[in-house]
Amino acid sequence: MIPLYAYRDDTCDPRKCTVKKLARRGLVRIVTSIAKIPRSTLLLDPTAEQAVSPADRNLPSITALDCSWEVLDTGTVASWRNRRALPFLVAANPVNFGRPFRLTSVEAMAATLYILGEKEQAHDVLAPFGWGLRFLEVNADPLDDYAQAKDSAEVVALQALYM
Ligand SMILES: C[S@@+](CC[C@H](N)C(=O)[O-])C[C@H]1O[C@@H](n2cnc3c(N)ncnc32)[C@H](O)[C@@H]1O
Repeated sequence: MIPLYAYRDDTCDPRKCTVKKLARRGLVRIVTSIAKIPRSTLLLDPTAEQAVSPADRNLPSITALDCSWEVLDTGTVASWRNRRALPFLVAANPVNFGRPFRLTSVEAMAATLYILGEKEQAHDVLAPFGWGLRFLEVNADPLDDYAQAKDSAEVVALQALYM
């Protein structure tokens, strides 16, 4: 099991916030200041140059930046060394259903867990959401391909099959 963290700045709608629901179940630990994000974590940053890949299995935790998309400023975490973007996957949440790359925090964490080989934990974090397990169904083929890749370069090459 890989520890999960989320940085929350309270800019997203608390009624729709996926991280708050996970935190209530003890599945994610919330940090409220950038300085408290673990320095060695796999930081989920959609603007990162490297993609999540099985080569990241040695990283000790996963952290999402749980802010509103409108205010997300990844410049504030530019000095974190393990920033990673997810490859092509489509959202299954009701707000952005079918939209590629723009995932909720729980979808992003579940996809990362799956690619790192933690399939059961990916299932467990999505299970509390009515639409959650649909994310694994609609992305089954790319997720399985990415989980068998060697590194970021191979993941990036594979995503071309789905775009
Ligand atoms: C911008 S927040 C929006 C949170 C949303 N309101 C919720 O309740 O889940 C989503 C976060 O998930 C992660 N994420 C989403 N899509 C991603 C992608 N394509 N690559 C990397 N991280 C991603 C990032 O940490 C991003 O900041």
